Amino acid sequence: MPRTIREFEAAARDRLDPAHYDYFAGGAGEEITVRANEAAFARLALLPRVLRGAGSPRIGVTLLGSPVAMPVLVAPTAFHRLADPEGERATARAAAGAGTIMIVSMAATVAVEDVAAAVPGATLWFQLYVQPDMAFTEAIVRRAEAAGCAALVVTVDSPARGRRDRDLRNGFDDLPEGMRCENMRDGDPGGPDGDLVRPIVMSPEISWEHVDLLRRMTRLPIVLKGVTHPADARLALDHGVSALYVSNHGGRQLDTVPAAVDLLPEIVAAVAGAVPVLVDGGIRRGPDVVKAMALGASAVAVGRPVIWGLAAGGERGVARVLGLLRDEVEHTLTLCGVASVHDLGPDLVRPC
Ligand SMILES: Cc1cc2nc3c(=O)[nH]c(=O)nc-3n(C[C@H](O)[C@H](O)[C@H](O)COP(=O)(O)O)c2cc1C
Ligand SMILES: O=C(O)C(=O)c1ccccc1
Repeated sequence: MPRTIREFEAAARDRLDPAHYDYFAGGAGEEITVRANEAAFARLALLPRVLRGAGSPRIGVTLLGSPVAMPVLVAPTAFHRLADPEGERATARAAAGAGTIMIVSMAATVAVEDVAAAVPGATLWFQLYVQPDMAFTEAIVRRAEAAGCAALVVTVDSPARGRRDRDLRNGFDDLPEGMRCENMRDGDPGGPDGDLVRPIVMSPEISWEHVDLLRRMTRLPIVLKGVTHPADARLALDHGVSALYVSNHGGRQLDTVPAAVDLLPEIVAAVAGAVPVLVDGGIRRGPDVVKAMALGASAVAVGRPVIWGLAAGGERGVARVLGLLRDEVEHTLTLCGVASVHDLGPDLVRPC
């Protein structure tokens, strides 16, 4: 079994179809933002405190009313069956076993109802791309509600699909035979094309009005994913979102967006404690989690590390990836002299 996320990536690369590896690993354009996400963590130093008698660190947090055993969530990622035949079911079981939340992608290859059925009692959130057909969008929201999802994560960094050179070069633009985006079924077996699977539409027409529509449509808390500009963070608060999720989509949308962790301080300042702030992008080690939380994140999420675990070892692989991160977060806090993730502050972090 690999012992680091880097080793998991190497193992996953060995197992995956090269075009699928490129799809998972790659990003937009020159992949400047993909690299920046990890590099930014390396440019932040941790400044430990000593003799604090902190004992064993506590790393549990509560997010939107749900307790989580570790402050590392599973970011929404598409197409898990490309990595493992059990697909999103395997990921969900591992996340539930680790006591954390899986954010199920709208582009999942297992239907959200089937993911939920695989992990009774676990907390799932559902990620949504608002579709121009609001009746269809509402149907998806109702499915997520009925499946028991506890929050709606609305991704807003994708008014168009990112241009990913690796995918263009490999000609990767669709799932292989036998795999579908199961959350995109039309639900009308008697329709002209049977139970049609709709394509996911990225629409530049989506605006704050759609956020307002969603707020009226559902009682689920809304998490806005993909906010990078502090002005948008303030607007999001005006529009009643329950949490902000700072993300550049792992560098897969607009290339040359700043590293996710470098965006945090301004967004955290703009939000001023009104709602929790989540972040993802480039988190590979315990110290990365601690740095993000010291800079004001309530929790973080990981995308590719989960895919590498899934491709390398299925459910057990994902469990191991999450377990590695949990152990490293605890160890890092111990060495920082910090008793609880709630005690972290920006004084622990320095540029280097
Ligand atoms: C293969 C892949 C598929 C993704 N699919 C989605 C998706 O369906 N919806 C979404 O909001 N974000 C999606 N993302 C972005 C992730 O949620 C997350 O922002 C990103 O992976 C974080 O960066 P990391 O991979 O460095 O942890 C995807 C990312 C990857 C790598
Ligand atoms: O690949 C992605 O990053 C992604 O967000 C996505 C969106 C729609 C369908 C498949 C993947």
